[in-house]
Amino acid sequence: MATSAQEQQQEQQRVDQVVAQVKQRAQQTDDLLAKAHRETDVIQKNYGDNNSVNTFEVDDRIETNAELQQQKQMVERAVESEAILNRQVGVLKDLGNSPYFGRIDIQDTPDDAPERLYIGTASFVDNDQNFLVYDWRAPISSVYYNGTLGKVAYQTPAGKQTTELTKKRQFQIDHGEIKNMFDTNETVGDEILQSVLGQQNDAYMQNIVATIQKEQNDIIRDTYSDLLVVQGVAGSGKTSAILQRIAFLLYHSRASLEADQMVLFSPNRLFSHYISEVLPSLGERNMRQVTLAEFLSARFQGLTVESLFERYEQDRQQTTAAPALRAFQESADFMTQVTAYCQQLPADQLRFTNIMFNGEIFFHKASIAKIAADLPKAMQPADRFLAIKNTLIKRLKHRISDEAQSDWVNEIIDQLSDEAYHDLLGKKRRGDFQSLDNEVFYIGKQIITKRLRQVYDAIYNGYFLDTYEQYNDFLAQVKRPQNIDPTAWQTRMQAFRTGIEYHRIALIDCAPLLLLRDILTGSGQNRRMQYIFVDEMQDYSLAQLLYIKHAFPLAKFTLLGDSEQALFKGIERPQQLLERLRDAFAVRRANLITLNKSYRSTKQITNFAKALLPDGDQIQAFTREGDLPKVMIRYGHEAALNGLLSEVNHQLESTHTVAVLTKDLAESRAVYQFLKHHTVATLMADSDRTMPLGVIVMPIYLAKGLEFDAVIAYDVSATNYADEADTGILYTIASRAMHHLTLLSIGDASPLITHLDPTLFTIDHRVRV
Ligand SMILES: Nc1ncnc2c1ncn2[C@@H]1O[C@H](COP(=O)(O)OP(=O)(O)OP(=O)(O)O)[C@@H](O)[C@H]1O
Repeated sequence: MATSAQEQQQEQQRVDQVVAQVKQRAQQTDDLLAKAHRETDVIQKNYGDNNSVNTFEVDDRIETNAELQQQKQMVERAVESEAILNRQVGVLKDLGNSPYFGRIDIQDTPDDAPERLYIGTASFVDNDQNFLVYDWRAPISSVYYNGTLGKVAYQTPAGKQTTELTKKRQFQIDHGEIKNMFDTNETVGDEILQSVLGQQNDAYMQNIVATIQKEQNDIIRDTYSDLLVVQGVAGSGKTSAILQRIAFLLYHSRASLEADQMVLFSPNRLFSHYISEVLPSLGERNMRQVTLAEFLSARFQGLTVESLFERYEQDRQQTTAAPALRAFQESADFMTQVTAYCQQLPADQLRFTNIMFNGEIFFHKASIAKIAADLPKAMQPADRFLAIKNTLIKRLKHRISDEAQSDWVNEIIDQLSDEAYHDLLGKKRRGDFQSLDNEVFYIGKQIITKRLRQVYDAIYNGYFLDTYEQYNDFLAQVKRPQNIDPTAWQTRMQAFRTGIEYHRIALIDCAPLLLLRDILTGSGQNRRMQYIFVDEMQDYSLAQLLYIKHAFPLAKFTLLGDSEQALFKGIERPQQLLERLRDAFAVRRANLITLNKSYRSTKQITNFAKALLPDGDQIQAFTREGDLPKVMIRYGHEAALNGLLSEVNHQLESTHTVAVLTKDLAESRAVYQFLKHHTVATLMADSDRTMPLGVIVMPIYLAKGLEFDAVIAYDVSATNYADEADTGILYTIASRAMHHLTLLSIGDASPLITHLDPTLFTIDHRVRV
């Protein structure tokens, strides 16, 4: 509802007053920052000077070390306080530009005076401690997002409160000026959202705090669930919701939660870059981000881990992929079998390997097996492993003591320089020993310990267990479902062994193998992480999700995805998915939220994309108008590529980035080879972290989670998209477009498109000549 000119004038006056105060505070903070910066410089310079003191004399060095530690801590503290001030300056700068976006008028009881609260990206308190702006995450601010006028409730640390909401007003303020102002009874009215969505560009994702929708708000403010599952259609704000949720949780649990105790599993590195500005724009530090490939590679050092994309490419070439086999290995049952196998594995079936030193056996696997066999049978696997480790370390120490007195060691000691001798003494002083023999013995042990460091590390890291052989044993005894025949299973096992020989591991083996290794060795779990977020969860197998759960046992999980965008597997109903996950995760407090409204694309693009899906009816388009998607049909490759070029040029007239999305890498390469001779084009790779301007070409799996002003889907022909199996891919491509969507077909278009209602798109058809 529009507001009167007089009201707007009054509101503008208030904006002016607040902005003036914010600017004054910004100036003070700037001064503080400059002062802090000078201090950091002095401390750092001091540290540098001390760091280069003469450390020739050993005693000096010890003192210098302690002093340096202290100096280092001072530097760290100074840098940290400077960083805090820096963040404050950033926040105040943003508030100076746009101090708030919402206002709510509330009245707790008829006898109370009505209150007028303004809501912005951060709180601002004047010198008399009056809140001129409330942080969007404050308990009372939830009323802005959740409530329609009338009686409303909100959660506070002290429990549920109620109040009467008498007015809800939205603002768009830029450079301290109100551009738009509406009163609304809706959650957050469409007018402002229209305007925000119309302006979006695609270089970085923006924060959405001014226009969070009710269901999104439920995701953001859920502090109750151990497992929160979000099924949201393409462009419904799942990723946005995660990021604002992280900002909310950081605010909510300020004292007990740090940004680095949250991990977001993101679909690719480009995506990580794309979302990297959202949290800083809210004055928060970014959480950790990792792709599944990075997470697994870090845990399989020395092996090349197959990536999801490699597997996708491979699957597309092999028509003989064995879905039953995959379904089995990716299931919760498979992981349960791993756990059961490890729990009951008798000591004599543990697969040990020799510990080597300089090409010779240092500890023989038979002697390690003997240690294991002598331990009590009822020991838990991890305890047993620890006991073996401790025994080996004890034996290593014996060997070190024995060796320390040998002649060759004594000869080395005789030839040591004074400095080398002092180095080996470390913190000990000469007078600390009862006799010279004792001192020499000590030095001898130090020499051997250094030499045998590699053996110690091998024991410490548990390398004496051959986890690959063990996993192979597990595979050999696993209970398979009826539909997997023994030959297929033998071939699969052989593929695993050959992979290991060549230092490669297939994605399908990663989660179960890691679980097996972690259980048997009692390692691999991180108890510091409090929240794990998995975006695009439809591309994860249940086995992978369960392993991630195992790796972060104390974390709460938020899993977000869209089963319609599954590039790798079939579609699953949300409720069914939740039940499956709840059972597998064994959590008490699970919650499912579904998002059906799509904000990314124009109404025309969303309507086209949803029509591709057999059950797309539930998807609602946001009312933002644009052109109908265009299907370009060209016969022959040359005509198609020329058509592509003219379309690219046409789109570039009105936008900075045009994405040409293909089904796989081979197509992307071919398109790029052509385009690069005619325009500024970039072929995106798995390793890319930033997105250039101009034309970018990439296979769809690299564009997961991203969005572009203009998208051209390359070759949507009947040959390339023959049947329903490709629906998810086509839908994902179409739903990346915000404003313009073109679908180029070489030859007749796919039946997935020709079966659609013809009013949903236009056709540009050049007939065969
Ligand atoms: N409440 C909102 N206010 C403003 N913009 C919004 C809102 N919700 C979503 N958007 C915008 O819609 C677009 C899609 O959001 P987002 O990428 O979070 O969706 P998604 O569900 O993760 O999509 P996908 O599954 O297709 O990758 C983004 O540009 C986002 O900024």
